[in-house]
Amino acid sequence: MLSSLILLWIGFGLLFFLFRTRRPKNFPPGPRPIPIFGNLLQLNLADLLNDLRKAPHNMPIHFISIFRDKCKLSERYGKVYSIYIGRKPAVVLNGVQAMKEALATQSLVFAGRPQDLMINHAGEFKGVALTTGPIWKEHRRFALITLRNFGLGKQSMEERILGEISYITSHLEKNAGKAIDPQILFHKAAFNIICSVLIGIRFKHEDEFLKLNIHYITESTTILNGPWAMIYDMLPLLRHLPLPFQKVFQNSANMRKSLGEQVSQHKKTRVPGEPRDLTDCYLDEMEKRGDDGSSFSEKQLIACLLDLLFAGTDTTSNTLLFAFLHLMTHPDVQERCQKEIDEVLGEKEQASFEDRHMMPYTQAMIHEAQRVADTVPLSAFHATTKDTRLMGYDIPKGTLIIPNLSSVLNEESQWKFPHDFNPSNFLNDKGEFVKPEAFMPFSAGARVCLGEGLARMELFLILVTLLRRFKFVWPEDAGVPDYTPIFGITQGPKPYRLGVRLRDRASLH
Ligand code: HEM
Repeated sequence: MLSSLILLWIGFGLLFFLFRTRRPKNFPPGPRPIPIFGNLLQLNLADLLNDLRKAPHNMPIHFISIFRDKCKLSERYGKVYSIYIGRKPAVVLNGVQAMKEALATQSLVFAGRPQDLMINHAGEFKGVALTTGPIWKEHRRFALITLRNFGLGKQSMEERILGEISYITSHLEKNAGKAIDPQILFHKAAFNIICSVLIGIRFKHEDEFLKLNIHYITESTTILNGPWAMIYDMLPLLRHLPLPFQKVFQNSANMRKSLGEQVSQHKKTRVPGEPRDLTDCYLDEMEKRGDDGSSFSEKQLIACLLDLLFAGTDTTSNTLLFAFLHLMTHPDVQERCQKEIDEVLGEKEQASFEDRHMMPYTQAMIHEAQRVADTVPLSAFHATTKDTRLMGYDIPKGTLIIPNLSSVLNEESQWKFPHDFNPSNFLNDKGEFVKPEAFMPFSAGARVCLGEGLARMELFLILVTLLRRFKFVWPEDAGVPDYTPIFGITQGPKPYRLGVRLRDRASLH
């Protein structure tokens, strides 16, 4: 009996020895990892129990919450520290200085992407958001130029956004005096705007295709945040089993199929040189390049469309959801924006993006909403493209990098009111709009959000148009507002109801 126990202990000891993880020399410090799991269990335990206790039964336990700096690791180990995800070392960047030194000063060195996570497999190593090297560079450049040039097309980006806003407005008008669920409304609007830019189509809000695709996006994001993705990443042997993570692959395949049909349709109806949308632009570009060995292909086009749909839906709509939550519960801020909007727009029928320059307070409110929304708290994970040095530490090529954007948006030394919703964070003494360098909701450097321009235009036009027409009130029976986000790759507020009132017409002019 004793000898079997001793043998068992020796066995365990050997296993620990074989699977132990050691930080490379002069690597950023961090908590001691345990074999196989790394730091996942240590870091996650408090959150996991908390989540289990608090979350409704259908809410996933978010994998991503592991990395939130609840354990105050940056206080113990500094602004650049490391943790182990299983056997994989990852460097976490905290605060504006580390973020700038890595993502801006060494932009291309920190612009890689990890290549062996579930999200990469779901993306089939194509598209723009998860690729690296020439494929990424060529497609990022193409997408940036095309999105920028939409102002020159037949229907400008602004017209597309204003078109979609008219549907939100009419929905709110029908529901004036009531409290509605804004969640799906903003998701549909954001999805439609991006669809109109990519494939020239807007869907009716009742359309089954629209609903199904939003379901695919939210379900996949939830699984990618959850414990199943963690299991997929840590235990490759299980990857082919029929476990819940297979849903992500099915959803992507379904979306790829319907986007493929859209591309075929475009090929039949397009007039070369007269693009209606990004898909037409891509097909023109493919024709122009011919067989020059570039990475442009139909499969790549579909992957890019998928990336842009995923990246452009949840992010914008979750930011809007946070903005309206804060506007309802800060009526003074709402009224001050409305006063400014009324004065600047006067008799003008519609707002235009140019008007922002005359609306410092509203601009400050929108930026503050983005700051507190903290929509993509840990950005997308990066990887180093060569051996490098950061703040005195050596970081080898291929290291997983986690930019903790949340730490910058809430950094106490950078903001006048780091813990409140207060537009003064973006106003100087003269009441002018200023953007502090710690404003990084779109990340920074070579990988900075590709849709930043579109997102900023959407946020401005939607918020200004709706604030001009409606007053938003916190429903009397809604209890105390809860600003705690639901963690995720993109995070949003807990479900709430939006009280809608038509503004007094006399105050409109
Ligand atoms: C408020 C809305 C948005 C926020 C807060 C946001 C934020 C971000 C962040 C933090 C990243 C990761 C950057 C990095 O890797 O460091 C990102 C990447 C990206 N975003 Fe956005 N985003 C928003 C809207 C959009 C929209 C509307 C689009 C679509 C046009 C879009 C397309 C992308 C793409 C394609 C990438 C990957 C870029 C690359 O890897 O080179 N985003 N975004």
